[in-house]
Amino acid sequence: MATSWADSADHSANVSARPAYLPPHLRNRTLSSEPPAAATSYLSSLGGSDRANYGGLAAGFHGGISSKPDLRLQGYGSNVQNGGGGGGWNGRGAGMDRGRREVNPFQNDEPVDQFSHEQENTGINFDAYDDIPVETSGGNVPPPVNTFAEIDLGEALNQNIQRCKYVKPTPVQRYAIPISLAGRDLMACAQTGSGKTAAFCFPIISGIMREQCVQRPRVARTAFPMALILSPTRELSCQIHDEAKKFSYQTGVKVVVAYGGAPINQQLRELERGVDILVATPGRLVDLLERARVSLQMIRYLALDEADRMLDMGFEPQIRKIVEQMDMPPPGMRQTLLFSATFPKEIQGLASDFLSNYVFLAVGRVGSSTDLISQRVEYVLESDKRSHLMDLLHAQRENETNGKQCLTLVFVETKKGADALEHCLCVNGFPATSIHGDRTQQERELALRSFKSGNTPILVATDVAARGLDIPRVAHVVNFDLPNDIDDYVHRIGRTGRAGKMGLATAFFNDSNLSMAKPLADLMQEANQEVPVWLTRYAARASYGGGNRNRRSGGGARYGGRDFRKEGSFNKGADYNGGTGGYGVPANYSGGYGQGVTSAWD
Ligand SMILES: Nc1ncnc2c1ncn2[C@@H]1O[C@H](COP(=O)(O)OP(=O)(O)OP(=O)(O)O)[C@@H](O)[C@H]1O
Repeated sequence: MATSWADSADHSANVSARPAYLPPHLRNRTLSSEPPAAATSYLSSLGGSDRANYGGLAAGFHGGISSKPDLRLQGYGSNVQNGGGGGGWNGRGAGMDRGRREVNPFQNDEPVDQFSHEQENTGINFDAYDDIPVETSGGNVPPPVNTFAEIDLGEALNQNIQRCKYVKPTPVQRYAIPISLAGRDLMACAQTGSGKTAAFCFPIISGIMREQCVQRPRVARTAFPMALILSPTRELSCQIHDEAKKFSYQTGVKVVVAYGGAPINQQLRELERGVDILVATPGRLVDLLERARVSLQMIRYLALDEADRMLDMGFEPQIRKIVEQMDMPPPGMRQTLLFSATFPKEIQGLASDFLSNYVFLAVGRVGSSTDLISQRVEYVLESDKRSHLMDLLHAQRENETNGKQCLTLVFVETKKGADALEHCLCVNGFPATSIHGDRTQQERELALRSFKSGNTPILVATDVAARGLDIPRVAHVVNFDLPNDIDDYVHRIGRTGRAGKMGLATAFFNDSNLSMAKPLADLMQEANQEVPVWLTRYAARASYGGGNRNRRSGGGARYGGRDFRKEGSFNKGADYNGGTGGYGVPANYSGGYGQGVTSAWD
């Protein structure tokens, strides 16, 4: 089995029976169709000497990183690395490991240069965010902070922030943390990769540290968490759990994760040992609630990550069941925090059912985050997609220098398509793995680990990997099959260009993607990207609106978007701050996903 890209390439070269991949310069090939003129010129530039331009972007990716100061080395006291931990405000022990020694979640952190021999993980490039416009609405919005030191998060949490090498808050953290600490409900929209996880975890952990003396019922084998964090996928829940464990190290706050596809008994044992913050996927949580192994009656904090996805058709019934039909305290009696990079106004309407007197926060002017992502769109016929992808990967490999390896995430539409493409790449010498809903959870986790470590630097994925996953070295996202929803595109390309770093996103477009022409052209334009002339023509032709699933018709709702309460469909005479729901949601609204999606995700 190949262990690295180079091994695999060598290996494949020796297997004569295989349909070996031939790089462009070794073959005399013409495309089986004539792409529009603008596309042709770009495509030809990849096959010829201009290919350096393409690789140049990859070089820029690394160059951009290495040219930044190493924020991780700045600030805070030097004794932090050795930890020691301060405990919570009152040295709480109730939620903490219940007799077990707490594992240090920082012990396996990769050294900075393990992978790239450069200062790659230098943290957020704050220059990229300096001019970011922020909109807040709702009554009496608490003011933002500029530093973590200005916020009283508690000593133990502050130490963990230092251990994470977070020198200063990102814009969404600057606003969201004080709003949440003030006890306000929040609907927050901020770009992919801008630090939303910490923005909802810090106030929750800090709040639980303060409320440590709250008595919880003693019911045998039933857990009574104080906070519930819901996310749409197993992998994202695991990631949030890992992050929350770091943030809560030695605070006395106990975090447990529960997700489908993994043995429930192990999760039950963890819950029995005590839980303050439960991170879960909806399906597994419903199971635990129905078995009465979890009660939500002590919930003080409810956070929905990827909240628009969670309230989309696939998940909404389960979320309503969890939040409204079990024993969770109602809005006003708990604090509710909703986060996403996209928030269509229809979904805002649904979300307001769960909120009370909430603040709406939008971080980022139109297209601000995608300035970090170079977006390309190429006209590629279905029949040419595979060979074209291999050309891109080959060019990328040629331009990797000094053993620097960038990770490439390739999105496809179907699970079968993912398997087939993975196979095709592997037999042609491109080490790839895949992640999708038909793979066992073990296989999914293995694939992700293999990708993250660089053993298989190409991951072919369905939308199961589109949201939330934070894999620092993903330099290139390829939309082999474009999604049908522009919000999905935003989340997919957001797997690169994270935390202030540069990234590249390439989309293959052809006549089967007509409905995406206009939203894609609009989005690229707003992000100051070069829109090919042929795409503009397609956009002009495409019928757009009506039954279209791209909810952004009418424009203006990029990334953060606008508070739907300010729009016409919201009845201003009603409870502006109370959010009692039902505002302007079209009766036939069906979201971007069909019924029954949940089981494939959870
Ligand atoms: N204040 C900070 N300083 C430095 N790095 C940070 C800071 N806050 C978060 N990060 C890092 O930024 C990266 C992206 O954060 P996170 O995954 O929370 O983004 P996100 O906004 O939730 O993205 P998505 O919309 O894709 O879910 C993570 O690697 C995280 O560790």
